[in-house]
This record gives sequence, structure tokens and C-alpha cells, in this order.
Amino acid sequence: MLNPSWRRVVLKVGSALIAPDNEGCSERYLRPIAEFIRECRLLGREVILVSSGSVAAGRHHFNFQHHRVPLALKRAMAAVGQNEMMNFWSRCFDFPCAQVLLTHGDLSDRVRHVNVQNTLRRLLDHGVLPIVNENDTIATEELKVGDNDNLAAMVATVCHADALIICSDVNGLYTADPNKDPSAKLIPEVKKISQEIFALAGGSASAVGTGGMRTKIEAAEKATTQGVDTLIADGHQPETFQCLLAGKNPGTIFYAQKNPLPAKKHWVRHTLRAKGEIWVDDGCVNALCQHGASLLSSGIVEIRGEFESGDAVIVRCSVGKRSIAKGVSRFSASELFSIKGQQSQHIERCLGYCPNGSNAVIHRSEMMLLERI
Ligand SMILES: Nc1ncnc2c1ncn2[C@@H]1O[C@H](COP(=O)(O)OP(=O)(O)O)[C@@H](O)[C@H]1O
Ligand SMILES: N[C@@H](CCC(=O)OP(=O)(O)O)C(=O)O
Repeated sequence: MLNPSWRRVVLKVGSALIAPDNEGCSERYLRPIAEFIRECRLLGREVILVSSGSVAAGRHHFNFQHHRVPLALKRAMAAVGQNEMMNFWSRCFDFPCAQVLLTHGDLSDRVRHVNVQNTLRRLLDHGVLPIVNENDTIATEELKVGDNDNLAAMVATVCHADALIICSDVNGLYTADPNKDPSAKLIPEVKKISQEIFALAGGSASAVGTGGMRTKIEAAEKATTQGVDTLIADGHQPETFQCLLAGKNPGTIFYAQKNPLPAKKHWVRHTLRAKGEIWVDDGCVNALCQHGASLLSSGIVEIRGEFESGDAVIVRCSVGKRSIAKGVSRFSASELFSIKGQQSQHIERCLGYCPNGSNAVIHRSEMMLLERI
């Protein structure tokens, strides 16, 4: 529902709403969504639109019938579809729209992240509607976010939104995929996103959707742990938007956590990608999990992957191979090979220098214990 305290809202619109018939963009669902955006702005809410659909909108220009589209062709479809989609949205409004195309690197690199933040703020200050999508034309598997649910949650945290509304082809989270199980029941509210909630979520059943319910729960977890209420609602139904404007919940609401994660920890957990693994012994696991300690070289038994100082890594327990934590390593993989198992006071002797004036391999302020293992 449109809570009166929400000043800034990120609205995510899925591909099936943009191009429902595989024949390019359609006005069918976009008009009521556009009307909702207009109403929100009249009520003094700032709106950022995250619009999927570039590939779905561009597809009809290419004579390609198979379900699995090769990446090079997807990029071409996205290039033409993005243009059509922006034209469509622009025609719906009597205020200016701005195209903001992002990849994962734009959000995980500090400088680019700040640039995105400042640009969005300027656009909103000047009454422009930012319309965000992944930059699918250039994105590679390693560089892309991969789905717009997670992208929308990242945008919501970048711009300090109060709410994220995900408009889909389903009106919320069900106890099972309602397209497969007709007895599935809608869950109207979720206070905490647990392992059980993740277990309910399946993939996409549509020809154009990307992540299904799973990426929506991931997005809700990203957003709610940064203080952003998250709602999943059915964008097919004009009543959804009437409900929202009337302050009612038309789908599933995931409540913002009362104690949001500190920004640095949220960034490590939800934005940075792990480049390698540090395997540690039982004593180290105990120090990290029971005593909130920093990770020291003495507990390290193995290093996997190539990473530099400042990269994120996963900490794994050598016994049971569980993932324990994610954090920013202050040493490169090659430095860690030389100091693993050593007491901190011997680091300088092993390396011939102490690279960052600190003995912690991962400082506790830059480490998140992983609840989901
Ligand atoms: N537990 C669940 N509750 C609701 N929908 C689910 C669930 N598990 C899987 N789904 C599927 O997720 C789909 C929505 O995701 P998706 O197709 O990616 O849409 P969008 O294009 O809006 O992102 C639904 O149509 C449904 O088939
Ligand atoms: N960036 C892609 C959409 C990716 C995506 O997540 O799609 P969807 O599941 O429909 O929200 C595109 O514009 O085609």
C-alpha cells in the first residue's frame, strides 16, 4: 500500500507487462501504470521507474523462434527494444523522462556508484522521471546484475528509497508457484525473510520473465535489510494501483527491518561479488561467529581463487565446507598464501612489509556472517 510516510518509491515493471504478446511494446498494461506514477507525483512522492522489457520489446524485429536466445542476439534485441520502450514511456507522460542504463560494475565501483546516486538525485530534484534498466546491449555474464528485481533493489538502496514496488504477472508470494499448484495460497505479509520463505519461491513460468519469484525474494531481502519496504503486486490489474493509492495492500508486503544493516556491511553482503575463498579452521569459525572477531591469518588453512586486496571473498570452514561469512580481504590471494597459518606479529617478516598497517585479514566492520548457508 502507499504508506503516507513513503516519500521516494522505486517501481519495477516486468517484461510481460511491457510486451505481453511478443509483438513489441503494448499500451495495455502501461497506461494504468503510467497513471499511477502520475498520481504518485501529484501526491508529492518521488518515483524512479525500473523497466524491464528491452529484449521482449525488440524480439519481434528478429526472426528467431526458439525460447533460448543466444546472448549476442539478446544484445541486439535489447538495443532496438530499449529505444521502443523509452519512446512508449515518454509518450505516456507530460514531464521529461531520463534513460539510465546500468550494469553491476556501475553499482559496485565506489566512484560510479556515487555518480549514479548524484545523477538520480539531480533528475528527481528537477522533476524528471528516471527510467532505469540493465545495459543489456553491452552486459557480459560477469558484469551484469542479471535480473531487474535485484537491480531495482540496488537502485532503491542507492537512492535511499522508502519503498520498492515490484509489478509482476502474479499478485504476490504464494505458498507455491500458482501457475503449477492451483491450491497455492497468497501470503499477504512477510515480517522476516527466512530460509523457509526462500524455499517457497520458484523460477519464472513465462516466456519473457527472467528470475521468477526467487529474484523477487532476493530483491526484498536486499531492500528490507536497508530499511526499504518491499511490495509485490500484479501489474496486470488496474485495481492494484487503485488499492495502492487507497493505502491498501494488493499483494505481498515485506516489511523493512527495524535495524537496517550498516551501509558498509550491506554493500559487502548485497552488492560486492566474491572473487575467491578463504578457508579457515574451527577455532577461527568460533572466533568469528561467537565473539564477533576479525579474521586473522593464524586461522587460515587454504586460499582459493585470484583476488586483490579490497576484493570481497567468502570465508569457508574447512570442516564441513560451510560458507561462514563474506567480507573484504585486506590482503591479496598471493599475500595470503605466504601468511596463512602465521601469527599476526609474523606477517611483516613473512612478506617483508605490512601492506596496510593492519593485521586483520578481514576486519569485522567489513564482514557479514552468512545466515543462509
Ligand atoms: N511461490 C511463488 N509465488 C508466486 N509466484 C511464483 C512462485 N514461485 C514461482 N513463481 C513464478 O514467478 C512468476 C513471476 O516472475 P517472472 O515471470 O520473472 O515475472 P516478471 O517478468 O514480472 O519479473 C510467476 O508468474 C510464477 O509463475
Ligand atoms: N533487462 C532485461 C530484463 C531482465 C528482467 O529481469 O526481466 P523481468 O524478469 O521481466 O523483470 C530487459 O530489459 O529485457
